[in-house]
Amino acid sequence: MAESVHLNRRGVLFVLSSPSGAGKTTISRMMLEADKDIALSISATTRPPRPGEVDGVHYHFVDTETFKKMAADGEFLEWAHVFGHRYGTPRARVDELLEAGKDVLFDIDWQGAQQLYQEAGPDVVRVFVLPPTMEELERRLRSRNTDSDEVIAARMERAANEISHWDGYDYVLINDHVEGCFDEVRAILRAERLKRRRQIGLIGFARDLIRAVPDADKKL
Ligand SMILES: Nc1nc2c(ncn2[C@@H]2O[C@H](COP(=O)(O)OP(=O)(O)O)[C@@H](O)[C@H]2O)c(=O)[nH]1
Ligand SMILES: Nc1ncnc2c1ncn2[C@@H]1O[C@H](COP(=O)(O)OP(=O)(O)O)[C@@H](O)[C@H]1O
Repeated sequence: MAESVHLNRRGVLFVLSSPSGAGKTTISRMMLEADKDIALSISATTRPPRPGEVDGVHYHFVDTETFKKMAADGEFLEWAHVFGHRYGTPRARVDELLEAGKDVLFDIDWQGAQQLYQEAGPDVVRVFVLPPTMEELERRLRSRNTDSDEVIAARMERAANEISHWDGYDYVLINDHVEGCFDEVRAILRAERLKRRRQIGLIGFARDLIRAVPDADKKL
């Protein structure tokens, strides 16, 4: 039997953004569960943890001074102000994951998506998740039971702004039924992994196939 062929490939930097409550955390968790070749970039944030959130798993929860120092020391690939708090992507983990041959999943806002794209252009895939309606978005924010009325009102206000950046993304999905949306996200990742430019050694591989046919290259 012929040996199976394996080409290495460049890692995908897979960004999921959405207005708060549209479902990106839910989809991210499903994705990480289903696919061992992608791992989460764990952001640092100055916002306090929600019930059930674990330091170092969902976020690195840091105080403002620590965050500022990390930013000044160049530890972030990107960072931004969101809802009155600072959020940033530590560079070291992303480098480590890529080095280990993993794809990296980013749950970051449009500002982060933009900065990451400026840093790593062709390696970045940007997916934006929309809610089916604004009423449903508010219902989901309430059903999460984690935020006060005031915080929910602020998130709804910001949602309109976040949505206005939809056209800065490569793919835009509507999270009506979560399973359907999750399938679409997986299909995007699967196809992006197969992109020609990510396959390392493809040029040599194709050349060797052609050369294996005597005199074939003379006729091309
Ligand atoms: N730019 C940037 N945005 C982030 C980062 N981490 C989280 N965010 C975004 O900050 C926003 C608020 O996140 P969070 O407080 O967890 O609430 P959520 O909207 O319910 O997920 C979301 O839009 C996240 O995608 C980061 O490292 N950089
Ligand atoms: N397609 C969906 N239908 C109904 N509820 C959903 C759907 N997707 C997510 N949810 C629920 O909506 C709430 C907000 O989702 P979450 O993933 O935390 O959003 P985000 O990370 O975008 O703020 C959660 O309670 C989640 O279980």
